Amino acid sequence: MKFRQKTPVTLIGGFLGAGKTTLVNRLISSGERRYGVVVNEFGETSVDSALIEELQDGGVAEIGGGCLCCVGREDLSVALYGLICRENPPEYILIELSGLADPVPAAQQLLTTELRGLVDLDSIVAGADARNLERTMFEAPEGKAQLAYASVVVLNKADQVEEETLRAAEKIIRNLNPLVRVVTASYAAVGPEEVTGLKALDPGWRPRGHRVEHGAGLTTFTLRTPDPLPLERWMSFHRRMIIARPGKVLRAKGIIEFREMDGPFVLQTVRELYTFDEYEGEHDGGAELVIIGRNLDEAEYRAAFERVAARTGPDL
Ligand SMILES: Nc1nc2c(ncn2[C@@H]2O[C@H](COP(=O)(O)OP(=O)(O)OP(=O)(O)O)[C@@H](O)[C@H]2O)c(=O)[nH]1
Repeated sequence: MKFRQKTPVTLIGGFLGAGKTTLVNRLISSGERRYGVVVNEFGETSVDSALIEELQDGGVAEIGGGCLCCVGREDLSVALYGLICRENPPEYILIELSGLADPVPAAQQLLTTELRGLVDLDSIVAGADARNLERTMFEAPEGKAQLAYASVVVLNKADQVEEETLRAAEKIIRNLNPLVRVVTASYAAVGPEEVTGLKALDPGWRPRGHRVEHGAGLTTFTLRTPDPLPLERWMSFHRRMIIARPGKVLRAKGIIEFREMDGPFVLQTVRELYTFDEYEGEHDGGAELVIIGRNLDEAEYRAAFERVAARTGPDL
């Protein structure tokens, strides 16, 4: 097969919950180009790809079960070939890295392997959560690499912080990466021209070989039940097992149906903040919840979740 021209690619990184999917959805809904998306998740991907808005026809490819910096290199090649070889291939590809991924191995692969003939790495973008940035820098080695290699940082969640916190966050970013462009945003409301089509990387640029060790004790698991959950028991589980443990549960997201309410809901929890919104996509019923954290006792979560789903039994 002959490819007429290389497809530009932007890598989108940033720590768990910083707003990467929100940014991807912004770009897609700008309708500017036919985007293809590669979604990489530390956990299973079914919830995450369900949260990517329906693309017109650029396609979504999923790489789950680990960060791109850790899973086999083949996965990225297969995902990109899959998109590029579509009948109606994307004009531009966004690679959404997992919230724990180091962007360098993915950039190296795009720049130095056979993929170089197919795609052009245009830019590395990082989302940063202004509210949690300081905490992330302190606790997570992954968070630093994501910012250090970015061409542009979208300093997101400006609506959640005072000006002073926003400026402090910008300072942290500039200390790590003095030449980076910082764009402040709420709900990743940036124009496509601010993060794509930048030709931000010098053609000869190669990231120096390095390796970010993931912080210890990272855990992810998915809790599922085929039946809708009783609302009150769920609220108690959410409060006690997720919200009350912000240092341990870094991220939770899921699609959940409740016995007492119509339609499924999307739960998004970043540390102690959470939202519930109606989910408009297709859902098989029941509940599916991805949890990512440090040193979590999976068995404890599974047992508690089973008690939520049970119609009878002791309170949580
Ligand atoms: N208040 C507020 N919430 C935001 C903003 N941007 C994103 N969110 C919310 O934060 C949560 C996480 O956003 P995502 O876009 O899923 O974050 P992510 O970086 O893709 O998350 P992971 O892939 O799990 O690492 C969602 O509930 C978003 O709606 C913002 O600027 N302000």
